[in-house]
Order: sequence, then structure tokens, then C-alpha cells
Amino acid sequence: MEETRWKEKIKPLDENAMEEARAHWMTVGKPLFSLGSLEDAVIQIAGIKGTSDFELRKRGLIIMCADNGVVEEGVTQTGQEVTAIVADNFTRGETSVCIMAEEAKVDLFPVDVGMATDVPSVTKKEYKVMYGTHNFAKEAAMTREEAVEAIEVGIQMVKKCAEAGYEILATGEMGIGNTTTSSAVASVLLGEDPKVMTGKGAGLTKKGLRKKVQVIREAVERMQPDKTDAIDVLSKVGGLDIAGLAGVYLGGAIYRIPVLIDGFISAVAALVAVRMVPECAGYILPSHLSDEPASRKILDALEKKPFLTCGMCLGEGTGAVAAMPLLEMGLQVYRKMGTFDDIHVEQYEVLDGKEER
Ligand SMILES: Cc1cc2ncn([C@H]3O[C@H](COP(=O)(O)O)[C@@H](O)[C@H]3O)c2cc1C
Ligand SMILES: O=C(O)c1cccnc1
Repeated sequence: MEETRWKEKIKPLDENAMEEARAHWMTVGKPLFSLGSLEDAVIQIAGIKGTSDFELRKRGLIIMCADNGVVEEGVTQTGQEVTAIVADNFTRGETSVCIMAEEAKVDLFPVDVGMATDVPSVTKKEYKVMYGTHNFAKEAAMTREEAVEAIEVGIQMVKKCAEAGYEILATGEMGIGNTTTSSAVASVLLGEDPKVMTGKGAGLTKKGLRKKVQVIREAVERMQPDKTDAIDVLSKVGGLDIAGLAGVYLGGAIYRIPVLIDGFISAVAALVAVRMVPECAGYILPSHLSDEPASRKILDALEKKPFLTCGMCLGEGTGAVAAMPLLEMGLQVYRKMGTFDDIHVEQYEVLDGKEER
């Protein structure tokens, strides 16, 4: 089983480093626990990195780009040529996430894991699994082997980033039709009705949304993906971008780099990764709550509480990139702020960090 091979490479979080970070927060001269989940994130990242003394200055965003055969069914507002246009624009600084990433000092790594056409500025033969998936309304989106290959591409990308010294990674995707595949995968994995798990994606009329739900429902009923086997679900009704991102989460756990979830699609990929190898969950951090209707359910299933809730639903990694400066602010308070002793504030009782909040 592929999962066993990945699982063997993942170690548990470093409890000592987390204990040190937790204890340090208790000395920082501010109301205890007052930076909320930013404090938890710093503690978690200490566990990931195996030290309570770390920086998150070198930041990367891995953007998985792929096409989805199911767009033939009329489940999107634009054609699949948009995937290639936006992918190319990632390399010119001309997409929404490029502009946000410049502000947040995040480097972009767009990857063609399966676009329908080659985009010379992005496509590399070694990462391209296939030229778009098949239409899952008619046949399985891809073979099991192709899904695993896309997962391996994600792991490889993280390896490269680890070797280049990246300290934190964000996930992003570009692929017209990928909210359809994400809703299909999520409804199978969570055992929910496709209607509950499906939204308008990049924009659909009410009629278009009804069609999208119907296409997902019929495909799931016909192909009967095995909900206990995430790779089966991916290959029958998923996408190469989701598979590639699942690999990025696994890679984060293997190479001990924190990986931020972006929006709906990226959260579904995190769910796939965690269903394959539950041990990778500790290496994953949330960012925002996407406005796609099923996002809350997916983050709940992952037991991740988003830092930001501002109704974003853009994809490309925008939500994950938006959370980076916030995390950085929390980290710099942890690193630079004086202790209660330094600022001459006496506490009546000194707590050890194990108290209930
Ligand atoms: C111009 C444009 C830029 C985008 N950037 C991200 N997405 C987002 O929309 C797509 C998913 O929505 P759907 O499933 O409805 O196709 C993904 O590519 C996602 O990243 C975009 C979509 C468009 C149209
Ligand atoms: O939440 C997302 O990631 C999202 C939602 C709609 C369209 N594209 C991306």
C-alpha cells in the first residue's frame, strides 16, 4: 500500500519543543493566551520543527495547476482554457495571489501537474502526469497509478522547497472545474449529500448549480468510490490538483515543514491526505474559512479552526498567503516581546501553561 510507504517517513511532533514553546508563551508579558490560535500555531510549529526557536521568513506557495474533464458537463462559468491563462500569469505577477504574495513576501511555485495544454513558462515534463483528467460523468477521472503519481509530485515539490530552505509553505491551486471535483470527493469522504457539499465555485447560476449537483450525484452513484480508500475516491471523482496538494501535505509531514491550507479545494486535499495518513494532520495548519458552503464541514472534520473569516473564495492560495503576515506577527511577539519580569509586572500566581484557558 502506498500509504504505508508515506506513513513510515512521518515522525510525531516533538513534544519537548512544544512544551518549551508553551512555557515560553506563559512568560511573555501580555494577558495569558491573548493571541488565541496564533499561540497554538507557534506551539504546533515548534513541534513540527523540533525546536522552540524558529523563524518563518522564507515562505513558499506551491500552486497545483490541472484540468478536469468534467467541465464538459457544463459545471463551470468559464472554459478550461482559463486554467492555462492564469497559470501563465502566475509567472508574470499578474494574478490575484501574485499581488498578495508580494505583500506577504511569499515565493510562488506554480506546478503543471495535469493541465490540458502545455504552458511553456510553467510546464515541466517530469511533473506532468497527464493532459487533464477524463470526464468523471462518463468514466473514472484517472487511474489509481495516475493519482499516486500526482501525489508524488506534491511530495517532490516539498522536498525541493525543503532543500532550498523554505520554512513554511502555503497551498494553492488553479484548475477550472476543481470545485466540482472537490465537492464530489468531499461528499464521498464525509458521507454527505452532494447538495450540501456543493457551491457556485467561480460563479454559477442557480440552474448551473443544480446541474453541478446532479452531475456529482450521478457519478458517485454510478462509480461507488470506496470512502475508506481516499486514493480510490481521488481517482474516480477527484482531480490531479487535489492529488498533488494531498502530496504537498504529506511532503510537509515527511520533511517537517508546516503547510497552510488555503480554501475549499485545498481543504479537501488536506482531508484526502489525512484520510490516507492520519499522522500528517499535525503538520497542517488552517488559514481562512472559504465562503464555499461546505468549507466549515471540511475544516471541522480536520479539527482546524481558521484564523481568518472574511468571505474569501478565490483559490490560487490567496487565503493561505493572507494568513502568513498574521502568523508572522504572532511569532514575532513570541520571539521579541519582553517577559513579565522584564516589564516589571508581577503575577499573583505563575501558571505553567497546562491550565485550561
Ligand atoms: C479568472 C479566474 C481566476 C481564478 N483563480 C482562481 N480561480 C478559482 O476558480 C476555479 C474553481 O472554480 P470552478 O470549479 O467554478 O471552475 C479554480 O481554478 C480556482 O482556483 C479562478 C477562476 C477564474 C475564472
Ligand atoms: O475556496 C476556494 O478555494 C475556492 C472557492 C471557489 C472558487 N475557487 C476557489
